[in-house]
Amino acid sequence: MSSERKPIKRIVIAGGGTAGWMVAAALSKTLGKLLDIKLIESDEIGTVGVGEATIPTLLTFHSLLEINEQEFMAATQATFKLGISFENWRDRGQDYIHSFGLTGKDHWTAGFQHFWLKGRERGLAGEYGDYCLELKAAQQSKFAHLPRAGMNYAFHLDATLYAKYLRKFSEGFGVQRIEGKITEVALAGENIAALRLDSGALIEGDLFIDCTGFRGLLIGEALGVGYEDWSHWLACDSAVALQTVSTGPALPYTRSIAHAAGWQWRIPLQHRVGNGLVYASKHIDDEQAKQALLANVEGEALTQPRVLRFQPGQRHQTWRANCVAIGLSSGFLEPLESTSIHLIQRGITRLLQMFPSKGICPADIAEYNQQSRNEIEHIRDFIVLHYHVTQRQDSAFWRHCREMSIPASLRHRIDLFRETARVFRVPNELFAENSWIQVMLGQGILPQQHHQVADLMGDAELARFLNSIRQQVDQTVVQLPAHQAYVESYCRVAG
Ligand SMILES: Cc1cc2nc3c(=O)[nH]c(=O)nc-3n(C[C@H](O)[C@H](O)[C@H](O)COP(=O)(O)OP(=O)(O)OC[C@H]3O[C@@H](n4cnc5c(N)ncnc54)[C@H](O)[C@@H]3O)c2cc1C
Repeated sequence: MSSERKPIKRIVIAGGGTAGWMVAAALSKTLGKLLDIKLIESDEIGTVGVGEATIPTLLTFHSLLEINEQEFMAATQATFKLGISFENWRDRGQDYIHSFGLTGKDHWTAGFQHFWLKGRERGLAGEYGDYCLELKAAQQSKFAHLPRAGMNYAFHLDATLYAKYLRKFSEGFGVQRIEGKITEVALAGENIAALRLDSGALIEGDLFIDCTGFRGLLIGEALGVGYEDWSHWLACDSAVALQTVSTGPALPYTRSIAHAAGWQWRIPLQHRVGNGLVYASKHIDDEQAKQALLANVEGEALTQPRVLRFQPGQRHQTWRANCVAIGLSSGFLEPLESTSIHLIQRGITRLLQMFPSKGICPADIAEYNQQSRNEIEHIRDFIVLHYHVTQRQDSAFWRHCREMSIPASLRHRIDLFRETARVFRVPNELFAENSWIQVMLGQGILPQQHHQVADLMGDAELARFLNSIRQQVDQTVVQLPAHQAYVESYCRVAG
């Protein structure tokens, strides 16, 4: 191990997709003065070219990088996103929105859902979503920035333009981009010593970041770190993607529409719409998937349908020796809750917090890997929830999802909510209580009881409490501008 304890000065990032350029941007902005950072990418290989829906944590990343939001949105043709509309997931013809907002007001002993359940029982409450600003704004296609971060939001963005934007940003902080295909990974003991390019050039480094996408050229192929397969919980392993022209104002939310053997996404950008069908190849073939997508897009196609294959799961280790895998090389669940870019961002933050300036130590590696594992397993459970808790029985795919065994950690959460309406968030978990509640209610779980503290309120008091929240939401939403108009005035792309 002593050979590993050498100061880290030369960073080589392999791959220039969203992951590679996000790593380059964050490292160069924070530690650029101390490091020599090179990024190798191959125009010939290209990027995965999808990954256009984000979650609110991206705002934190941009604020750390001091990125100007208007400039970023104009450069990436971005729109605002307030949540995801899940259509036909619980059953055909039934929809709900998982919004980024908070719903109602909690009491310290019991979350708002307990008061809402009591109100529902007494005929005093509306829909659960009526008490959430972001959800109501999404339904009415409205948006504005509100004082004191009063509206939680994320973005829909063009992934190719985002990488381009971050490239310019990173080069401004001294990152050196090298065009070329990596043909060989040269090892020195258990470490990576250098990457050989097709030009013959040898790029040496102290720390290598594997951002080469699904292939995991460094972490998987060179260092032999295996992959844990989660396809027994996540049956979808393929997607077909297609871009279309916009046919109307951009919605401030992603649409996720369940199909017989998967689901379809619809991501509205300023200049076009991103569409795709995520499916289980065991249940439909590529041609059927393409036809199902083409039959369900609005607007003229701008590209040919493109099939992508993936394996849901994660690397056994995301940091091994002097190589850290970030992005698709480290694992991929599936796009349902738009969590991949978030996981890239978390990998970067963790690396910066544990940056091995004075040399790599095994304790850092172990801590990094444990944190990565906890994080992705939590997100995995949340995604599996959407598939498993469904009333759909109309296809072999949905019957499989209903009947499959699920992780024990998820089983516990579902049982706890079903029996007691309680949800607890463990520190550092991505999805907070309100996300779990919105999805569990949306998928059709109605808790059997509520906390007694809600019974202490008489009908009149409870009605006043619920109505005051709803009125506040309605009064705010009515004053918001249309999302499309807001985007046009805030960050319209010139020309
Ligand atoms: C169908 C689908 C939908 C998705 N939707 C979302 C979403 O809505 N939201 C979200 O957050 N995420 C989404 N993702 C995930 C998201 O696309 C990725 O997390 C993100 O694009 C990062 O990819 P990457 O940079 O790791 O890999 P890639 O984009 O594949 O980039 C790999 C890079 O490595 C380079 N490279 C590879 N091999 C070599 C070599 N030999 N030599 C030199 N360079 C090489 C390539 O040229 C490229 O620059 C989706 C993924 C899929 C498959």
